[in-house]
Formats: sequence, structure tokens, C-alpha cells
Amino acid sequence: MREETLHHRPIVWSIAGSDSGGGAGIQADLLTFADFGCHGCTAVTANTAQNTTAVAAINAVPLDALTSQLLALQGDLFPAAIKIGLLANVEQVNAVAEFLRTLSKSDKVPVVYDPVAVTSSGGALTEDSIGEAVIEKLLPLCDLVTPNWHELEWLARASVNGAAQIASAAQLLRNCGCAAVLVTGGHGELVAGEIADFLSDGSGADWFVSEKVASENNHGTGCTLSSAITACLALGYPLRDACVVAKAYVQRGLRLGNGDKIGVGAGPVGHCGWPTELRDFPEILLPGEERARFYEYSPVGGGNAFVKGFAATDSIRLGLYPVVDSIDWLQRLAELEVRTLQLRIKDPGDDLREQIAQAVSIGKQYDLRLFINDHWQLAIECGAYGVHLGQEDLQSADLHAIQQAGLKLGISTHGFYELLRAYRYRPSYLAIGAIYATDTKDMSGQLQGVAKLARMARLLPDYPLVAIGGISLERAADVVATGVGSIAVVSAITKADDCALAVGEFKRILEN
Ligand SMILES: Cc1ncc(COP(=O)(O)OP(=O)(O)O)c(N)n1
Ligand SMILES: Cc1nc(C(=O)O)sc1CCOP(=O)(O)O
Ligand SMILES: [Mg+2]
Repeated sequence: MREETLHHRPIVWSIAGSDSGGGAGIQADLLTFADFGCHGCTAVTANTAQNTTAVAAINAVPLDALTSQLLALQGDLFPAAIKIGLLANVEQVNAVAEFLRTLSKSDKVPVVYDPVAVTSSGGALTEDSIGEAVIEKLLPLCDLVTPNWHELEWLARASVNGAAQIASAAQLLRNCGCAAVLVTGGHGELVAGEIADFLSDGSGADWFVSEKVASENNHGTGCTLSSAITACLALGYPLRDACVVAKAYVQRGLRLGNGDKIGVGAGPVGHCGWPTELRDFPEILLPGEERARFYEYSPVGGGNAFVKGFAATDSIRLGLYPVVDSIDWLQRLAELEVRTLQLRIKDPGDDLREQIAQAVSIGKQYDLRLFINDHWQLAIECGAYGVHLGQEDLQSADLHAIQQAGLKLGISTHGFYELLRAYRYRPSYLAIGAIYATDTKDMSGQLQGVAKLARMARLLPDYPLVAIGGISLERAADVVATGVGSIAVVSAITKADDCALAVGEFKRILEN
């Protein structure tokens, strides 16, 4: 079933309350799903009576009215992801949990729960007594829970005052069985002028920091964020990519939606389409940077002090970029007038130093942009043009030494989150992969495709970007059409029947 929904416009469910004022709840969710190209279905839990100034009534729907909606959807419109918002009473929590448990037996559908229980001002939106049922029955079924600070206090039964307490309360929720917690920070500032969301899951913790937008139209931001995350999960995005794209969507809505005057109170946040501008995306807080201490952020293995700004390449379009594993290949490609090259030696012998020194010397002879993969110490010692590092190398490599030695730095990224994270270092170029499936390296689960590549490239139109992974001559034109100025290839060159012909064809496509 899930396979089917992924091949067409993904179906996303919202199990939530209707907002008669049209700013939050089901109404905000449907607008959001549509902006992300998803088909939204709804199971209404309550017909709230509200406007931009107050919530007058909740009006829970009877239990059979809720379950009949869920069963109707299950029978025909199977979801690629489910968002849950307002649940009005314990019976609804139990019924939804039971329904999800049964559903998960046939298919694994990502579930995002936005515990719409406390308004921004601290007012109750549901019966407080649902807390216990939520913790015991619902949280263990959730892939992500997105409480604001008030809701975090309510669910974790702990007071939350400051970054360390947010992190430990999020851990308490994870201990209840939900896979991940995103604590939304729209209601308070740990650092003046900054809105920071905290994500905690099995692979670690992150702070996503955005500039505070002083918009009068901020009603429905929580619903919009959680439904945007759900839509991205339905599109197959990994959790961190879904979170940063959704946060950018809300930021864009706050920024562009501020002009509208709807109602006399807090108007609805804008729903303004896919976020296409880098300024709307959050900054990923990095361990070792100065302001990390305000967020009490020092993850295990966080590594060295943060270093930013690496030597620029002479052009932002690096052209054809073969990645090879021998001096012979370097020499051959240099003679074919390839200018950007990488030496990627994965099984070094005793002569690694000599190989890198020889590569650097060929690089100087042919005026190459020659990057050394992984072996940054030897690259510095041999005076290489540049080094290429993966995300996991960023913690262990001495970036300060690379910067001080004047070496160029390229960083691998796989998706929006890693792209934003790597961009914080302002490297000489950013590589985006894997665009297509490849036999050269196991990249399963990290495939981007050209549509996503185009979205990423649009965020950084003036930055050197390199696309890598499964790029053949036949696919090169589609890749170039996304706006990236460079194509990195292994097998399309090293396994080509006629290497010189392949080089010529790639160059032609890139230059066109
Ligand atoms: C241009 C370019 N992009 C990405 C990579 C991959 O680098 P990394 O993530 O460090 O993985 P390994 O190459 O070390 O397996 C690359 N080498 N070049
Ligand atoms: C080494 C490497 N890194 C990738 C990444 O996405 O980071 S993809 C990749 C393999 C590229 O080889 P080919 O051109 O033969 O597909
Ligand atoms: Mg590497």
C-alpha cells in the first residue's frame, strides 16, 4: 500500500480539530499538504469554535464519528504518513492509538503527533486528563512528537527552563517510546532574537536556529510545522531533512504572510509554497561554535572548535570532476585537459605519502584543482590544492589546520540537513549526492534524485556545487539542468570504453 501511495501524489492524513477561524488545525494542515504536493485526508476530532482572538468551545466529535472517518479512509485512501493534532478526550486518545496499532500491523506508516494541548498563551485546549493515556498508549506509536515548551512540561511532568532542561525533558518523552522529539521554540527565546527548535532521536540531538520574525500572523505555526514535516516524510525525506524543510516553510509563511490583515487578533501564518530561499532555512548549531554554549550544546564526539571560511576556488563552476584512485589515472586525465580531479585512495599501502606527493606534483605541473580525499594531514604536508572530506570527518579533522594552510575544502552532503550543516563551514565547494544509485559505493537510503538536487541548488545559486553518484553521460544533461556547475564521476570515466570520448562528451554537456 505504502509503495503505491509513494508513486503517486502521496496521501497524508490529518487526525485533528477543525479551526472555525481557518488559521490552525485541519484547515492549516490541508493548506500545507497541498503546498507540498500531497493529497490531504482528514478525520476531524473536534469542531472548535474560535477566531483570531479566542477559543470559545472545543466541541469534541462523538467517538463513532471519529472512528467511522478513520475506517473510511483506511478502506480506500491509505496514508503515506499521518499527522495527529488535537485529541479532545481520553476516549479519542485510546481509539486513535488502537487504530494506529492495528494499522501498523499491516504497514509501517510514519506518525507525527503534535500534542495540541496548550495554546501559546498557556490556555488548555483539551482535557488535562488525557496526559496519561497519551504517554502510555500514543507516544509509543509515534515516530515524532512536536511539543512546544508548555506541552513538553505537560507531557514530561517537568518544569522546563533553559536548554539543558529542554534536552532532558525531551529524553523523558523518548523514554516513553516515541522515536524522536522536536521541541518547538516559537514561544520563547534562549538567545535574544533567535527561535530554536530542539530535535532528539536515536542518532543524537540538534538545535535548529532561526531568526525571530516579528509577525502578527503567527496563528497555526505549530500545526503547519508538524503537517509540513508529515508531508516531507510522506515524500520519503529522512527526519532531519523533513524538519529543516518544514521549519523553512513556516519561516517563509511568517515572513511573507505578515502583510495580511485577517481578524483583529493573531492572524493565520502564511502558506506560501515550497521554501526556495536560503534565508528561511534554519542554521544547524555546530558543536564548538561560540553560541553553542548558550544552548548548552556539547554532544559527545563534538570535536574541534568551529572554523568557518575556506579558500575560494578560481571559478564557481568546477566542470567535469573525475574521482580516481591512482596516479596513472590522474596523469591520463590531466593530459586530456581535465582541470578538476580527486585522488581517492581507500586501501592505502606503505607508499601513500609518495602517491600524494606525486599527485600534488602532477597537479602543479598541469595547474589542476586537485583534491585529496580523506588524507588531510598528508595533503597539508605535501602542499595540495585542496582536500575533500565527508560529514563524519568534520569532527575529527583539524579544520583550523586546513584553513591556515590555505587548502581548499570540499564537503560531502546527502540531503538538506547535511547541506545546511556543511554550509555553516563555508567550504570551497559543497558536494551533493548520491543523485542516482551507484555500484561504486553503498549509498542506499541517501539517494537524492534530480528534483531534490534542483531544490537544493536553488538555495545556493552562487556557491560552487558538485553533484555526485551514479551520473552517466546519458544523465549528465538532467543534472546540469538543475544549476550545479560540476559533475563528479567515478565509473562513467574509469569504466568508459573510450575514456577520451567520455571526457569530451561530459565537457560538451557541462559547457553547453
Ligand atoms: C566530489 C565528491 N563528493 C563526495 C564524495 C564522497 O566523499 P566521502 O563522503 O568522504 O566518502 P568517501 O569518498 O571517502 O567514500 C567524494 N569523494 N567526492
Ligand atoms: C564516492 C561517492 N560518494 C558519493 C556521495 O554521494 O557522497 S556517491 C560516490 C560514488 C560515485 O561513483 P559513481 O560516479 O561511479 O557513481
Ligand atoms: Mg572521504
